[in-house]
Amino acid sequence: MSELWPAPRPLERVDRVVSLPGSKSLTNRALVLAAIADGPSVVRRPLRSRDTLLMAAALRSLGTRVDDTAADGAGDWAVTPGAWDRDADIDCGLAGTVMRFVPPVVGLATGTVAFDGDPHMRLRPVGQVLAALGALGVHVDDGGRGALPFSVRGTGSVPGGTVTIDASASSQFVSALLLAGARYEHGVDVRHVGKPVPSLPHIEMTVQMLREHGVEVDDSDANRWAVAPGPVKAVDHDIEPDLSNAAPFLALGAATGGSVTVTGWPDSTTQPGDELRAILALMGCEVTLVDGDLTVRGPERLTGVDLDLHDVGELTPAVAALCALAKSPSHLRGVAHIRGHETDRITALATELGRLGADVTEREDGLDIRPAALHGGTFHTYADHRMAHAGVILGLAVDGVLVEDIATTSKTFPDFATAWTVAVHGRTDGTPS
Ligand SMILES: O=C(O)C1=C[C@@H](OP(=O)(O)O)[C@@H](O)[C@H](O)C1
Ligand SMILES: C=C(OP(=O)(O)O)C(=O)O
Repeated sequence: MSELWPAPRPLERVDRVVSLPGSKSLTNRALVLAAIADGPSVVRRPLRSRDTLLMAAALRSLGTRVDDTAADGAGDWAVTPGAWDRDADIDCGLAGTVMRFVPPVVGLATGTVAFDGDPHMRLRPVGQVLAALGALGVHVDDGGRGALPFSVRGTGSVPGGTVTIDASASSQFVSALLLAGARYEHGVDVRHVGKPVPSLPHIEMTVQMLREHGVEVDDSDANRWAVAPGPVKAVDHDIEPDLSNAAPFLALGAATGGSVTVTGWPDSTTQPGDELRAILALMGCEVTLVDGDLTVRGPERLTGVDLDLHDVGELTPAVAALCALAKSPSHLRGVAHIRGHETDRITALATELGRLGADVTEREDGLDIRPAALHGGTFHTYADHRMAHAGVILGLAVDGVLVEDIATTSKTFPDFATAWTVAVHGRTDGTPS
């Protein structure tokens, strides 16, 4: 078993100000768009974490230059599009954005590109993207599996056109096709048929960023997105802080009756993490946003919530952990698709919250969580960064919580364990400041 990390428990009321690393979703979109743009550009304050380093490596292996602008490797990323004229091997790790966003742009390359990833990545859904690419004129060889490992053979151009997919398993299927679509000869017209598409704010993020690059997108009809063919203009991007990764830090204020301020909170954003403001207010927190400082002050005890998290599924682990600490029952629903995330998050949460004494019922599309006395123990994380966030949130209020493999948080957050210890204790050695 991987290392067990004793989750820090505050020794006194916290009152903290926290600055967070950049958004995974914005950084990886910015990298893809920069790589297919009509000139060089800069991604400012990018997230440097496993998912974004894998994206940068994937684009480099195709022939894109992604250069650090500072010698210490902590500066911006200067991206220079290159001739994509070679064969390559791409490691997707456990990054949905790499597995789904890169194959559609590989159609524009000349060469055969092989994709694989972590063992669990072979189970995450991607078949709808691969089938769509086939229909749009891209050569895909997946051995009929509809999953990793697969290869894409680019011929330098893609006809494109209209395609129908079922994107109920992941909004990333739609985003993937839209991101590449302007560079297809006829653009791309994506229609969704099936159960509702989850995580719609992430598709809005894609559409908004495409428009910033001068790409024409028609999203006026539900379940249809049409990208007109044309150049992707080179545009610099300033990456916002990752608001979904704000969840555990805001939970620190929420669950302890203290206060936490996250700096650099955007006035308006397509990031689904912005929904945390409304969720935490419903749970009884005082939430204020003043000049980019978002402050959450926790109540004496949190109130349970009845929430449809379909649009913001990636917040479920942190919200579920908070619900386990609440004084009244919660009902989290609409998130069947998160069974296809880094792990089956519904089963994983029911198992691990239950292991620490929570009263949880697993539903097909969510969780019912009722108040119960919690106790310490091991919280398994299943290589899932957001499961680790759930574990450390419980550890705020429960003695003796041991989080397995805290390093799994590196998927989207560099050195989370240090940042978390400082946030909880005010310093890294665990004694209060
Ligand atoms: O496009 C993106 O950047 C993301 C879309 C969402 O995926 P799903 O639609 O698969 O939930 C989200 O959960 C994921 O963390 C990031
Ligand atoms: C679902 C997530 O990631 P991915 O981009 O790998 O799908 C997530 O970060 O919660």
